[in-house]
Amino acid sequence: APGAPLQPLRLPCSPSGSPAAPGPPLQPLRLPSSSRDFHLIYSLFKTCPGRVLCKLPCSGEKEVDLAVQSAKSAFKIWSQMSGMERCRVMLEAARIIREQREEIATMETINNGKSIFEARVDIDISWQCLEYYAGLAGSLAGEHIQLPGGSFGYTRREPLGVCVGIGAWNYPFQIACWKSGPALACGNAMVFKPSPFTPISVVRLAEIFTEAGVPKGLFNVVQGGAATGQFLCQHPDVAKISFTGSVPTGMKIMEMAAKGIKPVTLELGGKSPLIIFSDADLENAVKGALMANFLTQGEVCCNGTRVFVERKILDTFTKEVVKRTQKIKIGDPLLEDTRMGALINRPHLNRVQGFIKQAKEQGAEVLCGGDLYVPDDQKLKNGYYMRPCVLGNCKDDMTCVKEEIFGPVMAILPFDTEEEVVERANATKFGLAGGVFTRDIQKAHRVVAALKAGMCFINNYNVSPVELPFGGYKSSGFGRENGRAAIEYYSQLKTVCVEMGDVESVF
Ligand SMILES: NC(=O)C1=CN([C@@H]2O[C@H](COP(=O)(O)OP(=O)(O)OC[C@H]3O[C@@H](n4cnc5c(N)ncnc54)[C@H](O)[C@@H]3O)[C@@H](O)[C@H]2O)C=CC1
Ligand SMILES: C[N+](C)(C)CCCC(=O)O
Repeated sequence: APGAPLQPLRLPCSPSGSPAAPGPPLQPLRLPSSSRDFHLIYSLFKTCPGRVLCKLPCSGEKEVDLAVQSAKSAFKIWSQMSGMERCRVMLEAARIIREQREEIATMETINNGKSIFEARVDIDISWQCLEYYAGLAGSLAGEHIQLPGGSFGYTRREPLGVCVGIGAWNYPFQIACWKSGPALACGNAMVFKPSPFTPISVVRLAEIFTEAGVPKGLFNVVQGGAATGQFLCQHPDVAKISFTGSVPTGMKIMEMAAKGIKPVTLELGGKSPLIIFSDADLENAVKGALMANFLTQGEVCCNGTRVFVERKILDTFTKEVVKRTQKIKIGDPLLEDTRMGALINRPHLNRVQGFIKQAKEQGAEVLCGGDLYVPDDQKLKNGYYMRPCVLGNCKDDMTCVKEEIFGPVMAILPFDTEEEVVERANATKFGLAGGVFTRDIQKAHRVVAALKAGMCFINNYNVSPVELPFGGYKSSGFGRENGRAAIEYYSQLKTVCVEMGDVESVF
């Protein structure tokens, strides 16, 4: 009922995989697997945001095994199809997503809390990803290598088998497409586990793949937290793990993969630098800084949260950034003009607020935001909203500058020279992204070449064309998603050596 205390999405097991506190008995599985169910969930959300949308039992060892076995059967069929045949099915999946963009974006907004405006962009990136890899599927090829005496060798690019995808909660649908796109194009099957905080939209993706014509079981979804993830990673029939999430979990995944000699892709956290030189186009630099910090309530791994500003323009830049940040429309994410929705859950909101409190204690100045936002709409008053925050007077050794906050908190740091800023920008355990704003093209390329980060932007930030590889250096992980590069991580190379003469034996 309106006004009742809001609850986070309740799942029968906690995100860490430990059993849930005793509560009402679990409901039978009620996945939002058809449009009809979807509308039911939607209407619940509209009247009571923050309330339970559905209850999903965690997949245990048995369900994980069933999912892997069914993916294995589908793999036999899919991997034997030609690239062009796979291309057609994937194009159909992309077409369905494009056609149902509005419905899926709405579902994603409900799933995650991000604005519908942004969710639409996520869905566009998702179908573009499938379309891109559909295109590549038909052109996957090996090499032909001439050897002496007419002998020759050739290489075949072969799929790995059943791949596992484990996703974070910030881009649920998009992460699933970034993983399944290249995986399926290469002829693999995939079992995907979304974050227990955002379990819904990936189920729709599985339905779409089926509607598009993939063999049944080729893309399976299992639900749950750490325990379910572990069953997946330790399953002997799983050939590869692609993980998006935090550094501590990434380490555990790598350990499990090591025990089974399984390749892994790790897309982990970041604390990326954005460098604004005084010769930059100020209007674009300010827009870039906002793009680098406030998409999806700041819950973006590659955000440029350390904004280094050349001292000459510090005041002008800061004033403008603060002015624009204060204008960001926060509130009901389903409203057309909302640009910042709700954070993922109460504990995360508290954590973000904790970082801001600590920043103040350590001497940073809150230039705007950082407090809770209470929408006028009574039904939303207990939602997990906060005002986007800009911190001034920051120093490199402050916690807010060193640790990933994963919320709408920008730290502004002045600098004086190029050499100094490059050194400070690289002084982090992370290396996911980095950006530079300047009109000097030599300086722009020199600085990005010196940045120890996998994804660098010049005069923009957080755009994500699917054609470009994405992934981290250092503790931000390894392996790449998007672009041709991802093919390397979802296929293996077989070399065939062909003798055209006689065997010259040494014996
Ligand atoms: N580099 C990238 O592309 C991205 C990185 N991230 C990072 O993810 C973090 C936030 O996402 P969270 O969902 O909170 O991360 P998380 O690491 O807590 O969870 C990620 C996924 O791993 C699963 N998981 C947890 N413990 C596991 C275990 N022991 N074995 C197998 N699976 C397990 C979770 O259920 C979830 O599906 C941030 O640090 C952020 O930087 C988020 C999005 C993109
Ligand atoms: C789409 N983009 C570039 C804003 C973010 C993608 C990485 C992530 O999943 O956090």
